[in-house]
Amino acid sequence: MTASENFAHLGSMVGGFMFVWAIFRQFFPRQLEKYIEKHFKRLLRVLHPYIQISFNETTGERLKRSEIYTAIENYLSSNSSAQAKRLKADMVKNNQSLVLSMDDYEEVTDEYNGIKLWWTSGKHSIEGSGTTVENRYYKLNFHKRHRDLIVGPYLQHVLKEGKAINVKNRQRKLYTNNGFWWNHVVFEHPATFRTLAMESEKKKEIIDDLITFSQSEDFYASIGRAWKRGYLLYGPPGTGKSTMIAAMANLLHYDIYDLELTAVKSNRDLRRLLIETSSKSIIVIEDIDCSLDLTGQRRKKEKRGEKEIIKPDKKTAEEDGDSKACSEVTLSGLLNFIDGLWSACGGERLIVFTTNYVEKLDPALIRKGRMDKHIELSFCNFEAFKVLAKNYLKLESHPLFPTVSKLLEETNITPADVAEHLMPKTLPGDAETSLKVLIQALEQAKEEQKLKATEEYDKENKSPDE
Ligand SMILES: Nc1ncnc2c1ncn2[C@@H]1O[C@H](COP(=O)(O)OP(=O)(O)OP(=O)(O)O)[C@@H](O)[C@H]1O
Ligand SMILES: [Mg+2]
Repeated sequence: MTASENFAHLGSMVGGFMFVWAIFRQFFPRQLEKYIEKHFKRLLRVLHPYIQISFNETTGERLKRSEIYTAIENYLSSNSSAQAKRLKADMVKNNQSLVLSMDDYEEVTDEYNGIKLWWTSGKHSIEGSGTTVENRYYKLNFHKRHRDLIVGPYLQHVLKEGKAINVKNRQRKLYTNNGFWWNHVVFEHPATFRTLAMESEKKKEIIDDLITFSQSEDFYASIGRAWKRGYLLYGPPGTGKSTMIAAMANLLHYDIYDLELTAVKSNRDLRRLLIETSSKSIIVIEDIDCSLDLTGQRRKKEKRGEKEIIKPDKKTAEEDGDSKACSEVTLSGLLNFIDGLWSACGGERLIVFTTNYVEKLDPALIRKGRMDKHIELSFCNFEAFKVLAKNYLKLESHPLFPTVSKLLEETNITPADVAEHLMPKTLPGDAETSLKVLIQALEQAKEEQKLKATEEYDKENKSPDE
């Protein structure tokens, strides 16, 4: 007999007692009736010391799917696939992966702090919106002595774990703004930190930072800070800034909001867009130095001795014939968005700015607390090359590696350029040919850089007469 059958058996016994008592109680004097009832309840508690909580699939008049039911379904999925004999299979992530959950009238056990609990599933019919619909439910049974622990911490644990599984299983989205509306497409970038060409120590530091952030909800609450973190990624074009953002989103299972600031007309629109972003997301502003004339606006104001920037010098910008001038988003608007809005809404969010020219940015924008972590992505060194060689050529080592290593020390070449040279020109690719092509490109780049340096040196050291 399963635990649920035991509970049902005890339940029907109790029901029988209640029925008999309802008939006989009228024949007893009032005092005696009270006495019997008190002891009868005590007996019931001894006979059936279990508590049952039901969680229905749909709730309310509109029969909306209950969030807690979904969380429990997710939470029980791993237990179910190991214990239940009858399972239901469902497709998630755009029909790309399979999730198993227990079928109706199945039972699984769970353990929490050494306490055993029983989850059962079932269904019944309910009336709603003029029709009869089938409503599934989960029932949780546990000993009454654990009531506080189960109703409090255990159920919170189930909810949290269930929601985390849901986040992992969901189809993630890449949002882009069209004016002040977000449009989205499915986000399926394959970049991961494993395939990102970068020194392993630096990579580990970033991964640890991200994971610590994602697990620090309670810490942020305890120190009274909004649960957000700012990253500034800077470096020359083609060094992997955008690729790293995709790897971050894949690591944490976050959505991406790619905010095109030049398409935002005003600070008010910016606010509206940001309020619409959901938690567990990365808000990205690429090429922040080009997005708006933020630095220029500030300098102009500063020259006039004003402390705060309230509006951009629109006229001057228009005179410049700059299309960006149509946007009235100001540096202060942007700073308010980073500080103000995020302090108001609790969700888990990263904001990432990228730039090719970190020195152009206003220090106020990138100070700690706004952009907490500054990450430089630089030219390809040998360690980064080894990651690319493994990705593209499936090579851990090769007799040509020392030549590549020496040339990389003498030449500035981006990982994007290295990757392009390692790309097989025919299929199946030949690793040695790719390495030779890369060496040739490195030698050529070295010569060009040497020539340029000589020219610059000559220009700087020209005598005034010349
Ligand atoms: N560090 C890297 N690791 C792996 N691949 C890289 C790396 N850097 C560049 N690449 C490759 O080069 C391409 C361009 O890189 P990416 O778009 O990330 O550069 P970026 O730094 O964002 O450039 P930009 O400043 O022009 O936006 C990527 O699609 C990727 O294939
Ligand atoms: Mg980029």
